[in-house]
Amino acid sequence: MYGFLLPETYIRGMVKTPIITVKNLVKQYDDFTAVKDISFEVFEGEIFGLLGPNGAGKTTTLEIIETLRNKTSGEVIVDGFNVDTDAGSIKKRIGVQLQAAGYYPNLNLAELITLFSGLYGIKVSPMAMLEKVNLTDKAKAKYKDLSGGQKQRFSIATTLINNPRVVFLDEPTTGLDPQARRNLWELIKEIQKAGTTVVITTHYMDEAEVLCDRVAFVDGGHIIGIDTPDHFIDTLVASGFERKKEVKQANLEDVFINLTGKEWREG
Ligand SMILES: Nc1ncnc2c1ncn2[C@@H]1O[C@H](COP(=O)(O)OP(=O)(O)OP(=O)(O)O)[C@@H](O)[C@H]1O
Repeated sequence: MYGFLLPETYIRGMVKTPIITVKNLVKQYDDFTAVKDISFEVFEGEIFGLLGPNGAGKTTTLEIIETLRNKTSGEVIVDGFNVDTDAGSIKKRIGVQLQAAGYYPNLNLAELITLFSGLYGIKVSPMAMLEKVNLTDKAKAKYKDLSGGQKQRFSIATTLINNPRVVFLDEPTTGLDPQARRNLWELIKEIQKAGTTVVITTHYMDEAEVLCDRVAFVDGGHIIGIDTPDHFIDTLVASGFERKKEVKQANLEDVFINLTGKEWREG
Protein backbone atom coordinates (compact mmCIF):
# COMPACT_ATOMS: atom_id res chain seq x y z
CA MET A 1 0.00 0.00 0.00
CA TYR A 2 1.28 3.46 -0.85
CA GLY A 3 0.21 6.22 1.45
CA PHE A 4 0.99 8.79 4.05
CA LEU A 5 0.65 6.33 6.88
CA LEU A 6 3.82 4.52 5.88
CA PRO A 7 6.95 5.69 7.69
CA GLU A 8 8.96 5.21 4.53
CA THR A 9 8.07 5.75 0.93
CA TYR A 10 9.55 4.13 -2.14
CA ILE A 11 10.37 6.51 -4.98
CA ARG A 12 11.84 4.82 -8.06
CA GLY A 13 13.41 2.07 -6.01
CA MET A 14 14.90 4.29 -3.32
CA VAL A 15 13.69 4.32 0.26
CA LYS A 16 12.86 7.83 1.46
CA THR A 17 11.94 8.79 5.00
CA PRO A 18 9.42 11.63 5.33
CA ILE A 19 10.48 14.41 7.70
CA ILE A 20 7.40 16.51 6.87
CA THR A 21 3.97 15.06 6.13
CA VAL A 22 1.14 17.35 5.08
CA LYS A 23 -2.23 15.68 4.67
CA ASN A 24 -5.42 17.29 3.34
CA LEU A 25 -4.31 20.75 4.45
CA VAL A 26 -6.93 23.50 4.12
CA LYS A 27 -6.55 27.18 5.04
CA GLN A 28 -9.42 29.60 4.86
CA TYR A 29 -9.14 33.36 5.36
CA ASP A 30 -12.78 34.26 6.08
CA ASP A 31 -14.65 33.03 3.00
CA PHE A 32 -11.50 32.78 0.83
CA THR A 33 -9.78 29.39 0.67
CA ALA A 34 -6.04 29.99 0.12
CA VAL A 35 -4.95 26.34 0.53
CA LYS A 36 -7.31 23.73 -0.86
CA ASP A 37 -6.80 20.22 0.49
CA ILE A 38 -3.13 19.73 -0.29
CA SER A 39 -1.06 16.69 0.64
CA PHE A 40 2.67 16.12 0.22
CA GLU A 41 5.75 14.79 1.93
CA VAL A 42 9.24 16.18 2.25
CA PHE A 43 11.95 13.57 2.63
CA GLU A 44 14.85 13.71 5.04
CA GLY A 45 17.93 15.31 3.52
CA GLU A 46 16.37 16.69 0.36
CA ILE A 47 15.99 20.22 -0.95
CA PHE A 48 12.26 20.50 -1.63
CA GLY A 49 10.87 23.42 -3.61
CA LEU A 50 7.39 24.94 -3.52
CA LEU A 51 6.95 26.73 -6.83
CA GLY A 52 4.07 28.81 -8.09
CA PRO A 53 2.77 32.26 -8.95
CA ASN A 54 2.03 35.05 -6.48
CA GLY A 55 -0.90 34.18 -4.28
CA ALA A 56 -0.69 30.44 -4.96
CA GLY A 57 -0.57 29.62 -1.25
CA LYS A 58 3.12 28.80 -0.78
CA THR A 59 3.84 31.13 2.14
CA THR A 60 0.60 30.20 3.88
CA THR A 61 1.53 26.51 3.61
CA LEU A 62 5.06 27.12 4.91
CA GLU A 63 3.84 29.22 7.82
CA ILE A 64 1.41 26.50 8.89
CA ILE A 65 4.20 23.90 8.81
CA GLU A 66 6.42 26.32 10.77
CA THR A 67 3.65 26.56 13.43
CA LEU A 68 3.39 30.32 12.80
CA ARG A 69 -0.13 30.19 11.35
CA ASN A 70 -3.22 28.17 12.28
CA LYS A 71 -4.69 25.83 9.72
CA THR A 72 -8.39 25.36 9.07
CA SER A 73 -8.15 21.56 8.76
CA GLY A 74 -5.80 18.76 7.82
CA GLU A 75 -2.76 17.19 9.44
CA VAL A 76 0.85 18.36 9.57
CA ILE A 77 3.65 16.26 11.07
CA VAL A 78 7.22 17.57 11.33
CA ASP A 79 9.99 15.19 12.42
CA GLY A 80 7.39 13.02 14.13
CA PHE A 81 5.62 15.89 15.91
CA ASN A 82 2.08 17.06 15.21
CA VAL A 83 1.52 20.83 14.81
CA ASP A 84 -1.72 20.49 16.77
CA THR A 85 -0.16 18.99 19.87
CA ASP A 86 3.61 19.53 19.70
CA ALA A 87 4.22 22.97 18.20
CA GLY A 88 6.93 23.66 20.80
CA SER A 89 8.90 20.56 19.82
CA ILE A 90 8.61 21.50 16.15
CA LYS A 91 9.87 25.04 16.81
CA LYS A 92 12.99 23.59 18.44
CA ARG A 93 13.73 21.43 15.39
CA ILE A 94 13.26 23.91 12.59
CA GLY A 95 15.05 27.01 11.29
CA VAL A 96 12.94 29.90 10.06
CA GLN A 97 14.11 33.21 8.58
CA LEU A 98 13.11 36.16 10.75
CA GLN A 99 11.71 39.33 9.29
CA ALA A 100 14.46 41.98 8.98
CA ALA A 101 12.49 44.05 11.51
CA GLY A 102 13.72 41.62 14.18
CA TYR A 103 17.35 42.71 13.68
CA TYR A 104 17.88 45.37 16.35
CA PRO A 105 19.60 48.26 14.53
CA ASN A 106 22.17 49.02 17.25
CA LEU A 107 23.62 45.50 17.37
CA ASN A 108 26.28 44.17 15.03
CA LEU A 109 26.05 40.73 13.38
CA ALA A 110 28.01 38.91 16.10
CA GLU A 111 25.86 40.50 18.80
CA LEU A 112 22.66 39.61 16.95
CA ILE A 113 23.74 35.95 16.76
CA THR A 114 24.45 35.99 20.50
CA LEU A 115 21.04 37.54 21.14
CA PHE A 116 19.20 34.96 19.01
CA SER A 117 21.08 32.01 20.52
CA GLY A 118 20.08 33.34 23.94
CA LEU A 119 16.44 33.32 22.82
CA TYR A 120 16.85 29.65 21.89
CA GLY A 121 18.51 29.04 25.25
CA ILE A 122 21.67 27.69 23.64
CA LYS A 123 25.26 28.84 23.34
CA VAL A 124 26.93 29.13 19.96
CA SER A 125 30.08 30.82 18.73
CA PRO A 126 28.95 33.85 16.69
CA MET A 127 32.12 33.64 14.58
CA ALA A 128 31.48 29.95 13.81
CA MET A 129 27.94 30.81 12.68
CA LEU A 130 29.18 33.71 10.54
CA GLU A 131 31.90 31.44 9.12
CA LYS A 132 29.18 29.11 7.81
CA VAL A 133 27.81 31.91 5.63
CA ASN A 134 31.15 33.52 4.78
CA LEU A 135 30.51 36.69 6.79
CA THR A 136 33.27 36.66 9.42
CA ASP A 137 34.69 39.88 7.96
CA LYS A 138 31.33 41.55 8.68
CA ALA A 139 31.07 40.44 12.32
CA LYS A 140 31.18 44.04 13.55
CA ALA A 141 28.95 45.45 10.79
CA LYS A 142 25.32 46.44 11.27
CA TYR A 143 22.68 44.53 9.32
CA LYS A 144 21.52 47.68 7.51
CA ASP A 145 25.01 48.18 6.06
CA LEU A 146 25.13 44.78 4.35
CA SER A 147 24.54 44.17 0.64
CA GLY A 148 21.39 42.31 -0.42
CA GLY A 149 23.27 39.02 -0.75
CA GLN A 150 25.01 39.48 2.61
CA LYS A 151 21.68 40.25 4.26
CA GLN A 152 20.26 37.00 2.93
CA ARG A 153 23.35 35.04 4.04
CA PHE A 154 23.08 36.53 7.52
CA SER A 155 19.39 35.71 7.62
CA ILE A 156 20.22 32.10 6.69
CA ALA A 157 22.86 32.00 9.45
CA THR A 158 20.13 32.89 11.95
CA THR A 159 18.10 29.86 10.79
CA LEU A 160 21.03 27.55 11.63
CA ILE A 161 21.63 28.70 15.22
CA ASN A 162 19.56 25.93 16.82
CA ASN A 163 21.13 23.25 14.58
CA PRO A 164 17.74 22.54 12.99
CA ARG A 165 16.60 19.35 11.26
CA VAL A 166 14.75 21.38 8.62
CA VAL A 167 15.25 24.96 7.41
CA PHE A 168 12.58 26.94 5.59
CA LEU A 169 13.68 29.58 3.09
CA ASP A 170 10.94 31.77 1.61
CA GLU A 171 12.18 33.28 -1.67
CA PRO A 172 15.77 33.59 -0.43
CA THR A 173 17.21 34.99 -3.67
CA THR A 174 14.49 37.41 -4.75
CA GLY A 175 16.04 40.73 -5.74
CA LEU A 176 19.64 39.48 -5.75
CA ASP A 177 22.07 39.79 -8.64
CA PRO A 178 23.00 36.60 -10.52
CA GLN A 179 26.32 36.14 -8.73
CA ALA A 180 24.81 36.65 -5.27
CA ARG A 181 22.10 34.14 -6.22
CA ARG A 182 24.71 31.58 -7.19
CA ASN A 183 26.60 32.16 -3.94
CA LEU A 184 23.39 31.52 -2.07
CA TRP A 185 22.74 28.33 -4.05
CA GLU A 186 26.18 27.08 -2.96
CA LEU A 187 25.35 27.94 0.64
CA ILE A 188 22.00 26.13 0.47
CA LYS A 189 23.72 23.05 -0.99
CA GLU A 190 26.27 23.14 1.83
CA ILE A 191 23.44 23.22 4.36
CA GLN A 192 21.99 20.13 2.71
CA LYS A 193 25.41 18.41 2.68
CA ALA A 194 25.65 19.02 6.43
CA GLY A 195 22.53 16.84 6.78
CA THR A 196 19.78 19.46 7.02
CA THR A 197 16.56 19.19 5.02
CA VAL A 198 15.74 22.40 3.13
CA VAL A 199 12.28 23.61 2.10
CA ILE A 200 12.42 26.57 -0.25
CA THR A 201 9.93 28.72 -2.13
CA THR A 202 11.05 30.49 -5.25
CA HIS A 203 9.75 32.18 -8.37
CA TYR A 204 12.94 31.33 -10.24
CA MET A 205 12.64 28.16 -12.28
CA ASP A 206 16.38 28.01 -13.02
CA GLU A 207 17.01 28.13 -9.28
CA ALA A 208 14.62 25.27 -8.63
CA GLU A 209 16.17 23.25 -11.42
CA VAL A 210 19.69 23.67 -10.03
CA LEU A 211 18.87 23.34 -6.34
CA CYS A 212 15.85 21.17 -5.74
CA ASP A 213 15.78 17.39 -5.52
CA ARG A 214 12.00 17.57 -5.91
CA VAL A 215 9.55 20.36 -6.58
CA ALA A 216 5.82 20.83 -6.04
CA PHE A 217 3.97 23.22 -8.33
CA VAL A 218 1.31 25.14 -6.41
CA ASP A 219 -1.43 27.01 -8.24
CA GLY A 220 -4.63 28.50 -6.85
CA GLY A 221 -4.20 26.69 -3.53
CA HIS A 222 -3.73 23.27 -5.16
CA ILE A 223 -0.64 21.17 -5.72
CA ILE A 224 -0.76 20.38 -9.41
CA GLY A 225 2.37 18.26 -9.66
CA ILE A 226 5.24 16.89 -7.54
CA ASP A 227 8.35 15.29 -8.97
CA THR A 228 12.07 15.71 -9.58
CA PRO A 229 12.96 18.53 -12.00
CA ASP A 230 14.56 15.99 -14.39
CA HIS A 231 11.51 13.74 -14.45
CA PHE A 232 9.14 16.68 -15.00
CA ILE A 233 11.22 17.89 -17.92
CA ASP A 234 11.81 14.42 -19.41
CA THR A 235 8.07 13.69 -19.25
CA LEU A 236 7.23 16.96 -20.97
CA VAL A 237 9.82 16.33 -23.69
CA ALA A 238 8.59 12.75 -24.15
CA SER A 239 5.08 14.14 -24.70
CA GLY A 240 6.36 15.83 -27.83
CA PHE A 241 7.05 19.25 -26.35
CA GLU A 242 9.77 21.11 -28.18
CA ARG A 243 11.34 24.42 -27.32
CA LYS A 244 12.46 26.65 -30.15
CA LYS A 245 16.12 27.67 -30.51
CA GLU A 246 17.16 26.19 -27.19
CA VAL A 247 19.82 23.56 -26.68
CA LYS A 248 17.74 21.90 -23.96
CA GLN A 249 14.29 21.01 -25.19
CA ALA A 250 12.38 22.16 -22.11
CA ASN A 251 12.95 23.60 -18.70
CA LEU A 252 10.92 23.81 -15.49
CA GLU A 253 9.33 27.03 -16.67
CA ASP A 254 7.90 25.08 -19.60
CA VAL A 255 6.59 22.46 -17.21
CA PHE A 256 4.93 25.18 -15.14
CA ILE A 257 3.31 26.88 -18.11
CA ASN A 258 2.21 23.53 -19.46
CA LEU A 259 0.67 22.62 -16.12
CA THR A 260 -0.99 25.95 -15.37
CA GLY A 261 -1.66 27.28 -18.84
CA LYS A 262 -0.43 30.69 -17.69
CA GLU A 263 2.49 32.87 -18.63
CA TRP A 264 5.20 32.91 -15.98
CA ARG A 265 5.57 36.27 -14.32
CA GLU A 266 7.91 37.58 -11.70
CA GLY A 267 6.39 38.81 -8.44
N1 LIG B 1 -3.83 37.12 6.45
C1 LIG B 1 -4.49 36.96 5.31
N2 LIG B 1 -5.79 37.32 5.21
C2 LIG B 1 -6.48 37.14 4.07
N3 LIG B 1 -5.96 36.61 2.92
C3 LIG B 1 -4.67 36.26 2.97
C4 LIG B 1 -3.86 36.42 4.16
N4 LIG B 1 -2.61 35.96 3.88
C5 LIG B 1 -2.63 35.54 2.59
N5 LIG B 1 -3.86 35.71 2.04
C6 LIG B 1 -4.28 35.36 0.67
O1 LIG B 1 -4.05 33.97 0.48
C7 LIG B 1 -3.55 33.71 -0.83
C8 LIG B 1 -2.24 32.95 -0.72
O2 LIG B 1 -1.25 33.82 -0.20
P1 LIG B 1 0.25 33.35 0.05
O3 LIG B 1 1.00 34.48 0.63
O4 LIG B 1 0.24 32.07 0.79
O5 LIG B 1 0.72 33.07 -1.44
P2 LIG B 1 2.17 32.83 -2.02
O6 LIG B 1 2.05 31.67 -2.94
O7 LIG B 1 3.15 32.74 -0.94
O8 LIG B 1 2.40 34.17 -2.86
P3 LIG B 1 3.74 35.03 -3.06
O9 LIG B 1 4.54 34.28 -4.05
O10 LIG B 1 3.22 36.31 -3.61
O11 LIG B 1 4.41 35.18 -1.73
C9 LIG B 1 -3.45 35.07 -1.52
O12 LIG B 1 -4.60 35.26 -2.32
C10 LIG B 1 -3.41 36.06 -0.37
O13 LIG B 1 -3.97 37.29 -0.75
